Parts: sequence; C-alpha cells; structure tokens
Amino acid sequence: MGKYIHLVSFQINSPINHTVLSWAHPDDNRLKALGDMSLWIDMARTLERGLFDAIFFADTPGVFDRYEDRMDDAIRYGVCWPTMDPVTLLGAIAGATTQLGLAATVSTGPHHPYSVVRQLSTLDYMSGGRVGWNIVTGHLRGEHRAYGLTELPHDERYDRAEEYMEICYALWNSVGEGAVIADKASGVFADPSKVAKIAHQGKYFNCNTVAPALPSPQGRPVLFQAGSSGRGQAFAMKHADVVFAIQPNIPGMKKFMTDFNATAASLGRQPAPGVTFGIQPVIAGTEEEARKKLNDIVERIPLEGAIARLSGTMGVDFSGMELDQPLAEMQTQGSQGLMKAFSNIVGEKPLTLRDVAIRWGLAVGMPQFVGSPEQVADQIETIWRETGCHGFNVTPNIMPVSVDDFVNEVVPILQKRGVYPTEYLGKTLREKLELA
Ligand SMILES: Cc1cc2nc3c(=O)[nH]c(=O)nc-3n(C[C@H](O)[C@H](O)[C@H](O)COP(=O)(O)O)c2cc1C
Repeated sequence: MGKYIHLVSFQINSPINHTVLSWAHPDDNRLKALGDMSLWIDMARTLERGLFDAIFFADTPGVFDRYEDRMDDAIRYGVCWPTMDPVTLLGAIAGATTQLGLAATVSTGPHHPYSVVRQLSTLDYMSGGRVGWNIVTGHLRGEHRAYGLTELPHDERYDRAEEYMEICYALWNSVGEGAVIADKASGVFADPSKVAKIAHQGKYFNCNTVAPALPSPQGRPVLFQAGSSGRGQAFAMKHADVVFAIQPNIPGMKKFMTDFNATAASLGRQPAPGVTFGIQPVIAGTEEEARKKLNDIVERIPLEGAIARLSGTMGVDFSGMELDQPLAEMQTQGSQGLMKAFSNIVGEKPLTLRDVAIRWGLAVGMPQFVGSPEQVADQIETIWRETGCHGFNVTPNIMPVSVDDFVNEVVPILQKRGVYPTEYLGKTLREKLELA
C-alpha cells in the first residue's frame, strides 16, 4: 500500500472493454474509436488530466471459442472480436501524452521473448520509462488455435514463462552502465565490452544476441501479473511489481489480501507486490439514477455472448450445464484462479451459472461500484483502507462517458480527501506507482 490510491484505466482494443454489447449503447463511441486513434488519444488525455498512473490494455489475441465449440457468439456480439493489437495503439498514445503510463498485456504464448522485449523496451525507452507489461501465459484456447500452437497444461505454461523471463532479464540487463558513448567526433556509438552477450540454450527457447533497445530511465518495464492460482501466485511473487486481481466482492478482496500477504511472507517476498483490484464504477447524480443506468446495461447483455466469454476464460464449455445451478469448481486448464474465486464465493450465497455469466457479461466478474460520485469515492477509499491494496484497475462501461465522469467527478473528491495525488508522483511509471 502506498501513500496514495493508485488508479489504472482498464481497456481493450476491441468493440468493448468488459461490458458485452456496450458498443451498442447509444452514448458509446467505441465503434468510431476502433478506426480512429484520435478518439483514443482524447480519452488518454482525459486520463492524464485525472492523474491516472496508466492506461492498461487487456489482450486475448484469439477468439472466445469454447462455448459450444464455436466462435460465432463472440463474432456475432463483438465480444472482444475483432481483437486488435494494443501495443500499436499505445505507440500513438505515447506520442500524444507526456505523463500517462502505457501498459499492455502481452502473452508469452505466441511470441519469442526477444520480440516482446524489443517491442516493449522500444516503447519504454522512447516514452521516457512509462511502460508496463502485464505478463500472461495464454489461458485462452483460441489464442493457441490462432497461432497454431499446442496448448500446454496450466502449470507447464508457467514453467515455460519462467524460462521466458530469464531471457527477458538478460536482455534488459545487457546494456551496462556507461556502455553508450554516442560520440560524434570519434564515431563510437557504444563500448562492446559493456554490452553483455546472451547465449541462452533452454528447454523452450534459444537466444543468442544482445539487448535490442537501450534501457529507459526505469530500466525495464514495470511488470504486472494477474494469475491467481497457486502456481500463478508463485510466479507473481518472483516477477511482479504489481499483481492485478479480480474478486467478486469486498469479503473476497479482504481474503485475497490476507492470503496474498501470507504467501508473500512465506516465500520471502518483502515488500509484497502491490495489488490492484478490478472495479467498474457506475456513476450518476443519485444512487437511484446510477442503479437505473446499471439495469439498462445489464438488460442489453445477451446471455449467449456473456457465457461465450465466461467459457473462454474458464476454459470450460458451459453449454451443457443448468443455468440455475450453483457454479461448482471444475478442473480446468484455463483460469484456475478465477474459477476458484467465483465457485467458492466469500460472503454471499453460492452463485449460479446464470449469475456468474451476467457478472462476466458486465465486467468479467469485477464488482460494480454504483452511486453518486461521493458514494463511489467512499467505496474506493473504504476498500483501499480496509484491504491495504495498492489501488484499482478501473474499467469503464460506456466510452468515453464513464472515463469523463470518473475523472471530472470522482477524482476531485478523492483529491480533496488527501488520498489521491494532485500531481504525478514521478516521471516513470515505476515512480508514479510508488514502486521506486
Ligand atoms: C484481472 C485479470 C486480468 C487478466 N487479463 C488477461 C488478459 O488480458 N489476457 C490474458 O490472456 N489473460 C488475462 N488474465 C488471465 C491470467 O493472466 C491468467 O493467465 C489466468 O488467470 C490463468 O492463471 P491462473 O490459473 O494462475 O489464475 C487475467 C486474469 C485476471 C485475474
């Protein structure tokens, strides 16, 4: 927990962020934004005005195809399809902002570590150290099918990612102190003796080279991680600066933090990585208006689209299951952490498959903070204080109205209470997040 609440804006470069069919809402501009970077840039500037630490892109580079073993629901309803690349978009946002952090999810599945380091470190160097990487190991079957890859079992994906990270660190550490001379008179760019050569021959990867980019002022991108199974957390404790978690409610968040801190202590990770919880504010002038707004959003969610997404994430085809039965924990090679959180819900009666699907359609299980700006600020501050979390990944529902409302109405309240910065805490993303 830092001195301040940290906020990251949670986005996807697709027709929706996390709310199925949000693109069809009369006030939503995402259909336009898909083909117009200037709308993303306007939103990024609003986030910067609101001192968000970063814009953070989730990414699943494949189609949700588990439900009934077909892609049609995802395609029909635009459920994260098309699935456009986030890093390309971050390049444009980097050029149009000076402070906002730039975080992208990039899966270790399809790309060689050299490609990912090259792509992200180029952006990190050129943006003055504003980049974050959400390391995911590829839980989506559709991602493997898209790239023609064999799906590895859950834990082996993390084993492979361990080797992946070894190469990443070697590349990030390759350029030593004082290596770059850049002397126009002598024509010497760098001292080869200060640039470490990597000779990696491993089980999954080979890599023989030097760093593809120079280190930024923060050295390497800030590392985010979101796996919450036992194996996922062990990986996070080793690598993550910030862990991003989804818990369905406040008791779940409290339990997550208690367990997380115990795991960190038992593995000797001190201080523990910061934890940000995903949330979806629904803001209006009054609580009643906000509830009505939420109902309107819920009512337009097609159940099939929501279940298609749920099936994809959980790695289970739910088409044969009774909608009104409680969701039982099932074996999966998909997201074990999310399966556990929603089938063993803390502090509520067990959720049926229908309940979970609706929550997935709304915001992949992230809880809604519904009310007036003051009420939303209250919930954010209370959870921050009671759980000791680092902050929140805030997913908007209607674009860009939800971002505008939050920045214009909730941020000033948090600032007045002294729990949110009134200026950026540093130049690099690491500094902004109080990780330095
Ligand atoms: C908050 C959150 C965000 C995630 N974002 C992505 C994402 O953008 N892309 C992706 O492929 N997986 C994403 N995942 C999946 C996880 O990174 C992880 O691969 C999956 O949950 C399986 O790991 P686990 O069983 O250890 O939880 C996310 C998970 C959570 C909890």
